[in-house]
Amino acid sequence: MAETRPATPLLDRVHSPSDLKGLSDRELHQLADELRAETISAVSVTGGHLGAGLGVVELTVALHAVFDTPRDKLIWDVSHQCYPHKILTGRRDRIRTLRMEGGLSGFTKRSESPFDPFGAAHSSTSISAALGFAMAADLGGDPGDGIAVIGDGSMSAGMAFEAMNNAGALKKRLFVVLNDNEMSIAPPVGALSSYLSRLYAETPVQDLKEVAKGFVSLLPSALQEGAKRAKDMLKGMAIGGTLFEALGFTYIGPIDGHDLDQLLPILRTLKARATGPVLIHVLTKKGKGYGPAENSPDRGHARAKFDVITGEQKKTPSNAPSYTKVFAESLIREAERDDKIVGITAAMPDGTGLDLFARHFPRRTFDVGIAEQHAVTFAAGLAAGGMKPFCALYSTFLQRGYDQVVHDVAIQRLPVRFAIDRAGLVGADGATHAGSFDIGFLANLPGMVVMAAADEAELRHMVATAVAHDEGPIAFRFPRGEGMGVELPADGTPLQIGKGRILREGARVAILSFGTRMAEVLKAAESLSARGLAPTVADARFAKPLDRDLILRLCREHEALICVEEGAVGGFGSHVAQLLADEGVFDRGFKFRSMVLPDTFIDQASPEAMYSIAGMDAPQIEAKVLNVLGIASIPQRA
Ligand SMILES: Cc1ncc(C[n+]2csc(CCOP(=O)(O)OP(=O)(O)O)c2C)c(N)n1
Ligand SMILES: CC(=O)[C@@H](O)[C@H](O)COP(=O)(O)O
Ligand SMILES: [Mg+2]
Repeated sequence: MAETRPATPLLDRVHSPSDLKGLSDRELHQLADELRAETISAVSVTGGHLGAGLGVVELTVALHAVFDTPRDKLIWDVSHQCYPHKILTGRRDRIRTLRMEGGLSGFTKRSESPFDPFGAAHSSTSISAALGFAMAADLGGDPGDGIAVIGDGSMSAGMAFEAMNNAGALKKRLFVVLNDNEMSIAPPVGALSSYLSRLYAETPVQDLKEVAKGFVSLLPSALQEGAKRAKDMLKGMAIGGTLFEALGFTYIGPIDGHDLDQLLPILRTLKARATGPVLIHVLTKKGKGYGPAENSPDRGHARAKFDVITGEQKKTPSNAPSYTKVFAESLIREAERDDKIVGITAAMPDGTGLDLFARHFPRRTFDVGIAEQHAVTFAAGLAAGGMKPFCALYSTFLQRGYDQVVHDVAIQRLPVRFAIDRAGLVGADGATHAGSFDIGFLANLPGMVVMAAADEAELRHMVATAVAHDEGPIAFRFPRGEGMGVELPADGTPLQIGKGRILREGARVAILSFGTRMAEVLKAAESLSARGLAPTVADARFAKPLDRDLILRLCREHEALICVEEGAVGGFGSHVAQLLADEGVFDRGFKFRSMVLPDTFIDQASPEAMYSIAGMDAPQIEAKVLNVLGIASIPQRA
């Protein structure tokens, strides 16, 4: 069905936030309605993060109408809610390319627009960055205010509190808008969430007269009526926020974040008057104004392309279960036999499959909120206490917990099991979410076992291997998306630690794959075999410890060895190269190549396109085989 574009007469006149300055408050209301309709329409054709953006439409209009962006630095935390902001900041003409190859990023990005002063996609960085901008302005750098917009889920992470602690001490003018929609991706968890709920459920704890005092006279006469309303409201509203005040912030709120009649005068007042750090607590609804989003359990957090009228998503049917599901089901089976197994997620129960685990074992599932560092050390504590913790994290978010992996897990040789989802290139989320580095940053740790599944059956065995491995930490990685459709064993069988396997015996060249590039390796091998050059194909299974016997045998029996992995340089291939160097294999002129992700951040595209860009699809593996053997080309056999 062809997309029907909403009528947006006012939005059509807005090409930059400066165009908002000439609009009346009444027109800003209309603009917000049109912006919401345009956001829904755009995401219906691109897919992407819908609910968060719909929840901040009025806030986006108000912030751009009141502040002087891009001079003032508006920083969206995570930035999955930035689509309305992109529409207002000169990118409307490309909004229907969101998250596509060559199109707009789904997140804020410095290289995309001066209105994106700071890139984001991982949570809870906005207050630190805004404070940095504020201090830079104070020290003679770029002038302008620092404004962070951060969600209630992201506010619970340690970094947000580290930043507030610092901001409160520096006492510089800084605006933090806490966008409280009582949602993370899943319903929010933790004591901070309960605290925020109490803030607007309980009686006022402090009066805002000081903030309200005198601000009417500061505003241009045309705005004074709205300002008077805000003053009355400020005096009467429930206010509190002792936690934020203890951290040195002036707390304003809670405010209805969909009511421009409140937002505009309060922001105008604060812009005119604030001298130190201010926290503006706004209440919003994720998915606001679009029924199918508002009424769905995740409030429309992320959507495939959809029909605007019905909200029905246009998903391509899957042929195989996702790796995530196979992981979750494998862990459930293991946990039925072993009551020491527990699962930990950092605010991603659905994404990691731990929502399924939780249905079977609610007391053995822990959603710790957006707190990857804590998740790792919490798992270390559980392991030290005799449990078998499976810390299920996306590769990219595990980066947050690296010191904890080293200091709390590896050095103490604690048997924490890391289930690393979204390993390798992930597609539409782009470079910020690529799981490129975990092989490198885990395999260099003494005592760490690092596995990668070649297919979903292997993943099942690796879960069993991790359950059985009590001697120290162990990690297994698997990608986003569906498996290869191979037959799944009912139960996993523990693998022998540090042992790979040969899948195809061939000659001259051996390809040693680590992870799910195996499918492309096998395609390349098939094609080469059809032309009379059958390579040996082996599955390394382990990057740490390496299967030395297998690797050295492959070197003895072939002219060349090619390693393939879905990770950056410094990972599996580098460890193999180190082994070959140490063993003197290169001294006798042995040919070796390592196919890794290129030394660049790859922008969003489909995962297949990203791997082609990375030079890691079947034709490029084939070409590498010919190249290493010094063969220009071989014809197809008749
Ligand atoms: C460090 C990190 N961990 C996990 C995520 C995945 N993630 C993206 S958005 C989100 C929920 C954020 O909730 P909130 O800040 O309240 O924003 P909302 O979606 O409700 O607007 C999570 C967990 C992330 N982006 N960064
Ligand atoms: C913004 C964010 O970090 C998440 O919403 C992420 O986009 C989820 O990715 P998956 O779709 O792979 O679960
Ligand atoms: Mg939220």
